[in-house]
Amino acid sequence: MDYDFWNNCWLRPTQPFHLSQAHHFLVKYYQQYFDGKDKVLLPLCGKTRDLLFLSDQKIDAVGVEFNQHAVEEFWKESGIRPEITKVDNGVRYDAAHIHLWLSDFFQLHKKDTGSFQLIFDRAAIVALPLELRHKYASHLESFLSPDGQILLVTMDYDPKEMSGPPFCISERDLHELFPHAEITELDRHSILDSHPRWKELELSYLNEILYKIRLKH
Ligand SMILES: C[S@@+](CC[C@H](N)C(=O)[O-])C[C@H]1O[C@@H](n2cnc3c(N)ncnc32)[C@H](O)[C@@H]1O
Repeated sequence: MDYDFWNNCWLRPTQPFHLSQAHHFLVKYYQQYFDGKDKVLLPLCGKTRDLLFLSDQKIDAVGVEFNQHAVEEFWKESGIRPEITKVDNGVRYDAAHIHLWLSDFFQLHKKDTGSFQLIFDRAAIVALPLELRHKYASHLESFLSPDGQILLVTMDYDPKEMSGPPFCISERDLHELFPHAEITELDRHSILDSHPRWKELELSYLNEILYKIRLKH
């Protein structure tokens, strides 16, 4: 696990992946996929405002992030004072509808969080190197309830222009990572204008693609 990479990333004043509002796909697809769910898992969540968006809708947002600075910034910026509990695999921060685990995602299990009808992976799988992605995909699946699904956002750019993270993950890669799943592309949009970093790299294109992943039983 590349702790140093992420620790250095969180020492910088801004992070290219962090958005100042809830993610476009979460807002756009909220009614169709999120509305009515009791809780949603957000793995590798950084300090995403998606946690606040979901909690505002009275959905329990369960985030997992291993960088302490990111977790502390989340609470500082949100102005919420959580209850803090030391647990075997890290520290859990609880507020009304937000449960944020300061933990390595691979150390957290369904017995800790319960299962989920919905997982929202945004900038999570694309943050992981190839050698961890199979382990991550099966770990993610282990949190799903039998009727559950994953909404997963990948990145698409010309790999000659950037090496990642974020890594490029194709639909074909997703079929290899989730061999027992039905995978449907729902949407895509360009994020070239979302952060000066992408402009600096002079990328010709940079898209986020939203997939729905359902396990076949
Ligand atoms: C690209 S960022 C995305 C953050 C968030 N999903 C968002 O949309 O803003 C990836 C995050 O994963 C965290 N991370 C990487 N590996 C992790 C692991 N094994 N367990 C928990 N967090 C991890 C990093 O510290 C970083 O904050």
